[in-house]
Amino acid sequence: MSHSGNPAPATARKSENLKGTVRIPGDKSISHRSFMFGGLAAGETRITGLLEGEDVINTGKAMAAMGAKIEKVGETWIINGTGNGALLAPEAPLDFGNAGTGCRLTMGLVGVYDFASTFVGDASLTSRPMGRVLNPLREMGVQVQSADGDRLPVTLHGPKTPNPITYRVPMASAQVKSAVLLAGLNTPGITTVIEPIMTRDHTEKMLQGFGANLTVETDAQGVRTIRLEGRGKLTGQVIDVPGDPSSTAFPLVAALLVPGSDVTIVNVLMNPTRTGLILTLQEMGARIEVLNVRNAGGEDVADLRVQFSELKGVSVPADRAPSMIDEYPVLAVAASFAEGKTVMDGLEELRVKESDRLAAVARGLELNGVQCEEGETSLVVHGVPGGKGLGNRSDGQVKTHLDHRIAMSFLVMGLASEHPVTVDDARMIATSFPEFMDLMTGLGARIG
Ligand SMILES: O=C(O)C1=C[C@@H](OP(=O)(O)O)[C@@H](O)[C@H](O)C1
Ligand SMILES: C=C(OP(=O)(O)O)C(=O)O
Repeated sequence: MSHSGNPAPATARKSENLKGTVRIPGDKSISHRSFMFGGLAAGETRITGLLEGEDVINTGKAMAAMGAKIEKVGETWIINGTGNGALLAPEAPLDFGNAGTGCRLTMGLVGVYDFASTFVGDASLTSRPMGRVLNPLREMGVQVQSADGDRLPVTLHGPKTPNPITYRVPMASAQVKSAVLLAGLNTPGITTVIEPIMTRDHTEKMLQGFGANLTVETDAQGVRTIRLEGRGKLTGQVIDVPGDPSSTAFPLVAALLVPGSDVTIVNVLMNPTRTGLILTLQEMGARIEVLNVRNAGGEDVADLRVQFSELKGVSVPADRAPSMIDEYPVLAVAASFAEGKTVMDGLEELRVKESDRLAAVARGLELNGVQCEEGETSLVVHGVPGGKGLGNRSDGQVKTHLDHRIAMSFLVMGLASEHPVTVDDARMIATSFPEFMDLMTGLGARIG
């Protein structure tokens, strides 16, 4: 799939005190899984607060193509699922657009079925490695056809009876963990996933909520063993999706950087596997008050009050990476305004996101006058408090490489730097945060 129309550049300019209270759209990870598990479970699933970004809508279309009935009535998405083990063969290739999560999790979900399913996506998704999911599926007996280097397009055909496997996830990836567990749903016996480094646990928690027999054991070293009994019954649920902490990062960092700002962000998911950015910013001296902490549908949520803050550079421990993996681009922007240097380590997974985020961030920082050092798996950013001289006087544009988080991060940068910041293409923002422009301008941000 290609994105319609021409690239749409956008520019952000130095802004004054951002003010207001905003509600962030639903969490992308939980929204994908709500469509998938709702589409698979027997009976009705009702979802409110779903993120209606392009990535999630593509997952909904894929589930509909495999037999789920999905409709929106008022503010509620109502799904009638097929029942576990009863997905239908999709008649056409499943197009996941820009979404790694949608594509990789669905490969697990349907790849083990005894029929063919084909997976395609945009230029960004087509360049991303799929072997990390295809290899465990091969062990389960799935026939795989893929392009060079295990890239899309991919066609999968499951065996008559898949083998339950024990799989140790070789990199910190919730997508790989989840793909194996979802394949286990239609596999007789116990599928076991060993996760040496904990990543977001939405698949485990939500599958338990839908009635799967799934257990998690954590040993003294923190290694998690997840066991799932295949071919059990899943039953439709009522889900209220909390606000996305990864989207929250953009207005949050903007409020920290723009002098005089005072912004409250309500209903933010505070699952500890997702809060590494907040912790890191607090260590840098950010004034972030976590208010009204509550539990909703088995997840912690809170409201965040964020005020302009003078930040100091820190060293971010490598083992924190999984809990803030999508937030490094915007952390690098925050670090550009901090006193001293910020050191980020353990960033190997950033190289295989919608773009090579480590390179994209380093080039964008350089273009806008920030000194940085890009290592193989690390980034060092030398900050300029007050943003003096930062931004771009000429008409240089940050290359976003079809990556929504690169686009939003550099637009945030332009709100606090002396000169404007322009990104070459803002269209991808609609994949994860379609309300971004309106929400930011509503707080007083000068973006256009
Ligand atoms: O499971 C998920 O919902 C996600 C897992 C992460 O990817 P990896 O598993 O590739 O780290 C993250 O970057 C992505 O935005 C969402
Ligand atoms: C990495 C991301 O998503 P995905 O892997 O689903 O494309 C992201 O949203 O930052």
